[in-house]
Amino acid sequence: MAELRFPDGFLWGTATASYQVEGAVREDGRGESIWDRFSHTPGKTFEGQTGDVACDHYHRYPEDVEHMARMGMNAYRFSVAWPRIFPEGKGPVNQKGLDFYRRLVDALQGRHIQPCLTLYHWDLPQALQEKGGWDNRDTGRYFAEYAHTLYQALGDRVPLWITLNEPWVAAILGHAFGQHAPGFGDFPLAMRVVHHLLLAHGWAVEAFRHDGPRRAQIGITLNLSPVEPATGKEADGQAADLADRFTNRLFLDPIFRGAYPELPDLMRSALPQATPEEMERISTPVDFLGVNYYTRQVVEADPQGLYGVGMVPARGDLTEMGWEVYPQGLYDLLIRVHREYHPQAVYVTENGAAFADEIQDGEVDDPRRIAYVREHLSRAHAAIGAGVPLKGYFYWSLMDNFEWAFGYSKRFGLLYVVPGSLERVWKRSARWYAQVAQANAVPL
Ligand SMILES: OC[C@H]1NNC[C@@H](O)[C@@H]1O
Ligand SMILES: [Ca+2]
Repeated sequence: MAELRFPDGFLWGTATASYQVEGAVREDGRGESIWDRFSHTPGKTFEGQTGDVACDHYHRYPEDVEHMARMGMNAYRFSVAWPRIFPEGKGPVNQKGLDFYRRLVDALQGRHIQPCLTLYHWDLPQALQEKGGWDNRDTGRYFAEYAHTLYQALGDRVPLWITLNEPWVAAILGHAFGQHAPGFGDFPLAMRVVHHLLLAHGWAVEAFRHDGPRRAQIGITLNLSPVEPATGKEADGQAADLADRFTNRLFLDPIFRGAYPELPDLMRSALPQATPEEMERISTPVDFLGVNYYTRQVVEADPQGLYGVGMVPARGDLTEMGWEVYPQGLYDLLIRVHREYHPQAVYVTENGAAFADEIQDGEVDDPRRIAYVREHLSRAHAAIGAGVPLKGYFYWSLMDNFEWAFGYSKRFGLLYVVPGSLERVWKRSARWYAQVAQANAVPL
């Protein structure tokens, strides 16, 4: 039977994030996060849904790890909730919070599943937000201390560390568009947050280099998407170039080249004046790049659009998020990042799709998700063949969970989570993905 074999040692995993799956928001000394505050603010999330209970992963993690083991996973990407470790963002460590992640890592190791730990997946302690949040550079210093605390506590048992998840989303959706916590609509603020998040990343990497775990590796996860012009018109090409600078290169260039890309004056002037020393910190070398890929962007010149850029509505095969299913974009993106930024290693730290999954007689048949993953894995395989040092793939997500402002209305999981009981039910895609992981090959 035809199949695409992946390199020996390739990581097959799934990804989650603390606020989206854990619940137990008041348990064992956890402090409030900006997402607790945001989701409890009327009108911010679908039907006012919150992460108060979520998937109750805080208590059900042994069962969830068991599901991963049965799926033949050899890796699992999760995030640590900063407010569990430092309820006020800094100060005395909350040992009970740390103990939860020690238990989780122990359970993973017990089943030979490599932990991939994300330090920040958007749940900033509310106490720090009250001191300015990411608009205050001190927050980045506290982040580096938080990171250092985790290096000490878990460093010898966690091989892969990620500083930030999708800093573009945290900065822009959270501070310019207001769709995410903390919910500001202030573009200059958002650009200051871009710079302060990058500084936080650099400081955390330096702390890792100074006295972090020796054998482990550290990187950052960026949401990246190829940007294509709607037509061959010069104006559309310029719009695509600008959109690429504002979404992809805004982070890729500082991290891998030590300098921001050229930006339009208004955008550029909103960025703090970065000193060469700061750009050195930001571009402290990383061991790998995490790529979160979902879809491509198609743009056109639009005088009404932000900076004259208009997003062309996606057409064709769409997911429940309205995102175009476009597997070729994963290949194009991996090749571009490899050729232009030369990361030592790359992981697809998120790729997945929400579809209108229905449970019937305890079964969830999700052929579109199987097709989605098969097509994207075939492009990942082609990228490896073209020389991209791709070392692993984490499907988003292990299970249906809190999809931010969409609440629980969007199901990305390989495991269906039954509302109320929170019972996990394998979708057909879970069984398909298990075969891929166990064979280290994609059947065609
Ligand atoms: O929208 C799906 C995912 N995208 N990346 C960040 C995750 O937190 C989201 O659930
Ligand atoms: Ca440098």
